Formats: sequence, structure tokens, C-alpha cells
Amino acid sequence: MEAIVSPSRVSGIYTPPASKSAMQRACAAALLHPGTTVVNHPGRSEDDAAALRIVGQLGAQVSDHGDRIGIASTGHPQLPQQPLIDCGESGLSIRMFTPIAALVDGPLQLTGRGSLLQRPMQFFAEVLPQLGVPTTLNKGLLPISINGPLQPGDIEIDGSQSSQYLTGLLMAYGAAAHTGATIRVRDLKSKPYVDLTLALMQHFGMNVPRNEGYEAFVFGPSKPRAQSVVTYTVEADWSGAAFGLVAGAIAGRLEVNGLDVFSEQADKNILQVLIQAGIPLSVREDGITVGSDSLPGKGRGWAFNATDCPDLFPPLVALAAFCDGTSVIEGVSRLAHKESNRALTLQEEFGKLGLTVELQDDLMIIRGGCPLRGGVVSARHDHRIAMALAVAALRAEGPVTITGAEAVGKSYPQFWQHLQQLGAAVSLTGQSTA
Ligand SMILES: O=C(O)C1=C[C@@H](OP(=O)(O)O)[C@@H](O)[C@H](O)C1
Ligand SMILES: C=C(OP(=O)(O)O)C(=O)O
Repeated sequence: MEAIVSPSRVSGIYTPPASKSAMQRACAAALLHPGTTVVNHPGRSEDDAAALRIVGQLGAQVSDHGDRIGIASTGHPQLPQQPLIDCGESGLSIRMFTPIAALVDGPLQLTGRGSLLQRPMQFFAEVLPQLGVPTTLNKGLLPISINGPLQPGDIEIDGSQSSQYLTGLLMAYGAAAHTGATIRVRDLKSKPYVDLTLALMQHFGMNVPRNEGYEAFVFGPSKPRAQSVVTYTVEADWSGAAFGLVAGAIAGRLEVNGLDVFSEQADKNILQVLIQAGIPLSVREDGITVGSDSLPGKGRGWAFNATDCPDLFPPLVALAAFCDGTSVIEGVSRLAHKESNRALTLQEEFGKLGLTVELQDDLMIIRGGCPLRGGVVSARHDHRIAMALAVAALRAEGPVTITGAEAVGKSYPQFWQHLQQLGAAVSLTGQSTA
């Protein structure tokens, strides 16, 4: 599918979708919870669908009622009839559900599709055998074969590549029976995502470890958990909302509702950058207003460290393009293994529209303030690249055609519709050519 975005203004009120980070964690916690979980405001992205499929395969009963989903479970993942679990393209699903699936007594295989097949998983081959789980990979990549049950024990892991592995281990340790265990972590990145995991575990009454400065997670002995009903409401997604906030900042005035300003989500830090850039912004508990009714002026250049919130790079590049002077984002090394190599993808695709993006060690330097030209760009099978290009296109000098526009489905299937509803000139045509 192609999206053609012509220069246009946006205005109105909108509510971003449910957070896939919260929804996928809720699915995992529901599988590990003895009893029933009612998930309100469930996410509907492709990654969310993958998580729901996985918990179904691991023995939970999933009943979908539209605005809420019921998940009933014994609290123990079961050996599936078909022992091949497909995690779609979701990095979080494969990395969170592998240790959880390893709680099962028996052999299992997990795999994925598309870009996930190129993302490194070597961590598991190094760590799971230390927990009693023989593990094989395909040269460090998927599929992964494991043979549980995982037995929690004291362990030290590398947290520098992704926090998602730790999220999976925390969930598995939090559900398994043991007499106490400590996960030591070197150089943890994306820390707020671990806070989100711990908050979910707390909500579901799991065995929650003591967090010693993100360097050690100390579990006490597990206690038996009684059957109960847990209700969980999935919060709105700051990562998806970041695109709407940037659209309002550069091309109109938007009111974004439903976001929790006290959320654990890493990407709420977009607000700090909007403030630095001098964008008109009003933050209330019930909503955020961004941009101005008069034709928005340019913001000013800014500097921001996105090491712990790497998903902000794409919307921040769109913002930086419209800020005078130089903007600098630190944390480039975090981008190599996402749905695409996002530093290069951003440099190349925004480069086609005339934006200069330089990469210097861990820094991305964006020379903004000159109008972008129209042209043809590719989403490169990466939802956040598609959305960043679309938002930037609102202020380009001519129409921007984005090929592979269906990529948004991974996190934000309603993205194009939302943009149209807010007044953006977007037409959608044809099949994927990205
Ligand atoms: O736990 C999560 O929900 C996520 C963690 C982050 O990954 P890393 O920990 O690999 O940075 C983020 O980029 C990803 O989109 C979602
Ligand atoms: C990198 C992302 O997700 P995941 O790692 O879960 O595939 C993302 O949503 O930008």
C-alpha cells in the first residue's frame, strides 16, 4: 500500500491507541495468573494479536468481547499441541515469551516473521542453559528451540542490547516456584520499560523483585497464588502519540486525550523535547494541547538523550526537520536491531526529502529548518519510519509518497485513519511496493 501525504494542516482532538508494550505485558501476566484477567481497552495492533495468539497456544482461554478481552489461565503455561510458537514481528513477544514458555516441561520452538528473523537472539543461547534450559538457535537468529522447565537461579546478564530479555526473565522468575533468586544486570538500557514490567507484575500480584539501582533484581521466595480475578486497563500509547504530538507541533494544533502523564512509559519524554524546542504546549491531567491556531512557526534546535527511549528517534527526526539549526539525539547505538537499522533508515529516507542527518558515534545530528521537498520514500517495513515520514510530509513543499505504508499495523493500525480525521491530506492506494 502507498500513502500519499500532501502538505496540509491538522486540527482537532484525538485519542492514541492502546500501548502495545502494556498490552503484550498484560497478556503475559494474564497467562501467568491463576484465574481470570479482564483486559479493558485492549490493543489491536499486529504485535498485540501475536501476544494474544501466544498465550492461547500456551494454554490460556481467550475470549474477545471487543472493548474487553477475558483471559483465563491456570497460571502455568502448558505444552501446546503444536509446539511451534509464532511471535509475528514482535521483538517484545519473542524476548518476553521465550523465558515464560521455558517454564513448560518439554521441548518447544519459537519463531517469527519478517524483520524479526534478522534480529539477534544469541542472548538466549548464553543465558537459558544456565537456568537448566538447553537452547539452540539458527546462528544466533530464530527459530529458537528450548527444552524446559526453567529453574530460576542467581544469574548475571548483559542488559545493553535490549531490556526485553530482562522483562521476560523477570516475568518467568515472578511466576515460578523458587526459594529466592537474583538477576544481576550489566549496563541496562531502556530502563523505563523495566519499570513498566515491574508495575504490571505488581498489579497482577506476582512475586516482584527488589530493584537495586537497575543492577540487581532480588526475588524473595515465591508464595502460592490463590485463584482470583484481575482487571487491567491498557493505557494509551505514548510511542504512537509521539507522532500526533509532532504533527500538532509542526502542522497545526491538536488536543491529544487519554494519555497518562504519570505513566511508566519511556516515550512520555517526548514532552521534554517539545518544551526545549519551544513548541506551544499545555499539559493537563485530561489532555495535552500542542501547536497553535496560527500557522505554526519553526521550533528551535534541541539536544536529547534517547538511550532509554529509543522508539522516540523517528518522531524526533520529523520534529528536528522543522526546528531551526541543529538538533542532536544521543543513543544511536540502540537503533541497530529494531524493525530496520533505524539510524541508517532515517538518514536515507529523510535524505530523499532533502534533510541532512549525520551519524557520529552515538550521536544523530539533524540540520533542520529548511523545507523538505516532496518525493517518494519507503517505510522499509518499519512502522515508526512510515509514521515519521508521514508527519514530516505535512510540512513538505510537495506530496510525499510513502511505499509500504501498511507497516503501521505493527503498532498503530488506525494511524492513517487518525491522520485523515485530523484533516491531513492523505490518500491510500494500491498494494505494497516497499
Ligand atoms: O519492552 C518493550 O515494550 C519495548 C522495549 C524497547 O526495546 P529495547 O529494550 O530493545 O530497547 C522498545 O524499543 C520496544 O519498542 C518495546
Ligand atoms: C522495536 C519495536 O518493537 P519490538 O522490539 O517489540 O518489535 C518498536 O515497536 O519500535
